Amino acid sequence: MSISSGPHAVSLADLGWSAFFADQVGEGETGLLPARIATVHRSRIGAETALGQMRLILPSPMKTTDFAVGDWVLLGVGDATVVRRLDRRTLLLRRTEGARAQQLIAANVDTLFIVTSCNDDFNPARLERYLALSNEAGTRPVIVLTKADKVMDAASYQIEAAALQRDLAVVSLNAKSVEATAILSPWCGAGQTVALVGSSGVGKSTLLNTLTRKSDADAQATGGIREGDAKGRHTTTARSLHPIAGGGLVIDTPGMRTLHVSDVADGLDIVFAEITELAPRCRFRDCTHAHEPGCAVQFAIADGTLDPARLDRWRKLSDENRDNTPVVTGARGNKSTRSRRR
Ligand SMILES: Nc1nc2c(ncn2[C@@H]2O[C@H](COP(=O)(O)OP(=O)(O)OP(=O)(O)O)[C@@H](O)[C@H]2O)c(=O)[nH]1
Ligand SMILES: [Zn+2]
Repeated sequence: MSISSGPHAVSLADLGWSAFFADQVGEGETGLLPARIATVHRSRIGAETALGQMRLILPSPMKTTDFAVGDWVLLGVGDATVVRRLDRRTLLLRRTEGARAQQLIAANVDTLFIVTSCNDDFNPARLERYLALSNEAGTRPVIVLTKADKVMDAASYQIEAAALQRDLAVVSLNAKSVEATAILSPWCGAGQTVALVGSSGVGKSTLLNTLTRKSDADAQATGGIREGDAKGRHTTTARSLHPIAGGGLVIDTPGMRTLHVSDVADGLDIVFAEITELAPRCRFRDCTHAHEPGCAVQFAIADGTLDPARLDRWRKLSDENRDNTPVVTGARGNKSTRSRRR
């Protein structure tokens, strides 16, 4: 699948280019070609440019693992060699089980579609993990409830999801229906980048097919080899960038079985704002909201304004985050938190 059907078929703006990136291009760099990374494999990287798709060349010591799908890079004059990567506006990171390093999920994503189904997959504690990840990355989270066509009470899932974070957008849909595209259109459109995350089987691939408006025949073909990509979509563990039929770009990510949190303290504060905001009213500044006298959080539990299950989940996630977060945090890329409250 190609974004461009010929030279100059897409503009940089269509690919998500904006002043944030343009401002980083130095005077001596105006001849360089901006490219947006569309696929990252162990040994090769593919990108979309205003001139079409390209396979990039990484000069040493650059490694494929230094790049995330969605990254912007500048290419050398007249060739596909990466000169440098531009600073990221947002960066989605995840910690893998047992691994110390954080894995890059996607860069420069505007909106994160956190996909879950109106069935047993629906799990508030897991959604809160994804919300913390999204807040920390600087992306706007939207909870997407799939398989709404299979239940009578999609609205009850929607209400429960909306309570997980203040002002949280929640939609329910049938991922197989074309109406899904219209329901998600507020976050799609020219220059917008969205990413799909969620457990295996919740309908991410189905939603991707619907958003990119693949015909049934095309969708079937993704089990095999894709043109210029040599990668079967459903068998992939990699991520890739695809054009949305009505404008914008979507990044799919493989199903995540477990999502560990680390280094997401700010992100958690946003998810659990109703708890975070009470803390300054506790008698003790270092109150753990567990057993201390004069605890504003425990008062809120007692008078029914705070859900005790939320407090339990907050505690579990905060503890996990603290245990996983190195005490001395060095530079971690150039993630910006600028856009966090957009
Ligand atoms: N009825 C209905 N079925 C759906 C919906 N979304 C997904 N499905 C079905 O659920 C199954 C799993 O969907 P996938 O799109 O493969 O799930 P996935 O999230 O991509 O899973 P991985 O590729 O393993 O990450 C498929 O049989 C879909 O047809 C929906 O909204 N309604
Ligand atoms: Zn307290």
